[in-house]
Amino acid sequence: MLLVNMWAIQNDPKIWVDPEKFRPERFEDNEGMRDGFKFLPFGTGTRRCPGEGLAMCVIGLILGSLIQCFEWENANEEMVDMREKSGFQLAKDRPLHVKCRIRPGMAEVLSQI
Ligand code: HEM
Repeated sequence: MLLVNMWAIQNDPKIWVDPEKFRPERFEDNEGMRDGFKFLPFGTGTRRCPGEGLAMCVIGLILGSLIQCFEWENANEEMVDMREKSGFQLAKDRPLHVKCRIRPGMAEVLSQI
């Protein structure tokens, strides 16, 4: 079995400026999108994710709905720990505990769905 080290590609300082920094604006001018196979969240080639189109359509909707409908709060006093656990899948080392509360006025909207 051939495994590609995607983490190394997505964190390579030779191809990304400050790879460890959360800088979503780096994608505004499509930096790395498919170009040179630098950014590959859906894999590539014949076995690449067939759900990419669907995912790209609904991710914004889902995220927007969660932000619009609920207030989110860190359940702990400390800053969110962004350390990663090593392994086959990229998971947080410390789980994120959050409190979410429905935003005023949204209960009625959601009850109609
Ligand atoms: C954010 C959302 C998603 C991400 C990041 C993601 C990512 C991936 C990745 C990395 C692979 C492996 C590609 C490879 O081996 O090169 C994969 C495979 C696959 N994904 Fe997704 N995926 C997402 C959503 C979806 C959705 C919405 C569907 C279906 C509705 C889907 C169906 C599949 C299937 C069936 C495969 C296996 C393809 C094969 O082995 O030929 N995925 N996905």
